[in-house]
Amino acid sequence: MALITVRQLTKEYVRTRPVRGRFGTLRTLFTREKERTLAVDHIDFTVDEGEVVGCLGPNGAGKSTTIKLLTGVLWPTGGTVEVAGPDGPAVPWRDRKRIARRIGVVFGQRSQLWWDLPLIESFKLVAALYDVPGPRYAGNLARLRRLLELDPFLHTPVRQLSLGQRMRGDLAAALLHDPPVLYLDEPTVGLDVLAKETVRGFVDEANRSGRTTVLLTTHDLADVERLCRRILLIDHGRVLYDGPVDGLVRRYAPHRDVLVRLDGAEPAGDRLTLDGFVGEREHDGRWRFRVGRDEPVHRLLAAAGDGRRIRDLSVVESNLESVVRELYRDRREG
Ligand SMILES: Nc1ncnc2c1ncn2[C@@H]1O[C@H](COP(=O)(O)OP(=O)(O)OP(=O)(O)O)[C@@H](O)[C@H]1O
Repeated sequence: MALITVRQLTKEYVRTRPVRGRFGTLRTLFTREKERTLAVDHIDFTVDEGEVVGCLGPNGAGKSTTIKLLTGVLWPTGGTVEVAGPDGPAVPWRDRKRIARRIGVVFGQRSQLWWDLPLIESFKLVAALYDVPGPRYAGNLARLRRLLELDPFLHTPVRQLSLGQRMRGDLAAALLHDPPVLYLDEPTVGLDVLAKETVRGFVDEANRSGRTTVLLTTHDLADVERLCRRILLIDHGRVLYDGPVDGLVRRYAPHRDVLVRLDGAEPAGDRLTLDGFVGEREHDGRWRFRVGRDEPVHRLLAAAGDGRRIRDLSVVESNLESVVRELYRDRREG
């Protein structure tokens, strides 16, 4: 069942175009020229209960704007978002109280905690804000303390926490009121490998045992590989791809690279055609052949070994990282 429904969601930012040159700041105050950015462009998607969806896209693609619309931080220019619940669907920017009970949010770049208060005091404030009943608060806090290993810094002011500790505190604060939906905007940004793994392990646990539905944006593809079965690839404010992770690889990289090092007679140039396969010479002298997933590699190898010796061979399958790298590069060059 769809828990989150997004229909034709659109956000256009409009700001006054800054005037450059002499008295630019002053002249900007009086100019009528507007600069428009269509950050989110009529996007549609739904998220079912229990899913973990990873939102990917290059810088400026519209991911953060989408999360801000989903959480109600921003009003859209058009379209709608609904989060289902027992007392009917809630629209983030309109039904603030109901939506607050249904969602938890963590922004990796910005803490939601009170900077000067010890972590535990921030938790008490969050519980009061969300009207979490005493016994439920106690139960949830005990579970979150254990899962996120919060005890060593529970009484430390937030400003003194390391980034990894602060992130664990933010995750706990976001889930103290048991929301069915968790939005994470770059939850592992800036963390070391161990801290990243703690965050990923926790999100996985919240999803599996707590059935929390998760939508996260990230630039770290390991987050997606570890947590998400589904990807939303966003670019220029549009959804380019919505589906399983391996489906993205299959759609955008229906091939693998075969690298061979040859002994014996070789052409002088940088290209070598063997039985219809075209190879290009790498810097290290190997030949790189792109072979379709369904094409037989043995045909290439038979042709390569004809009159020469194959000294070395490796097959490089495309993975999420190589596909995403190519997609982002196309966008930059396109
Ligand atoms: N407050 C704003 N006013 C005007 N334009 C904005 C504002 N916030 C974002 N934008 C523009 O909207 C577009 C989408 O930005 P957004 O921050 O949503 O992208 P993103 O995918 O989250 O990027 P990143 O990966 O760099 O965080 C960009 O062109 C950005 O410059």
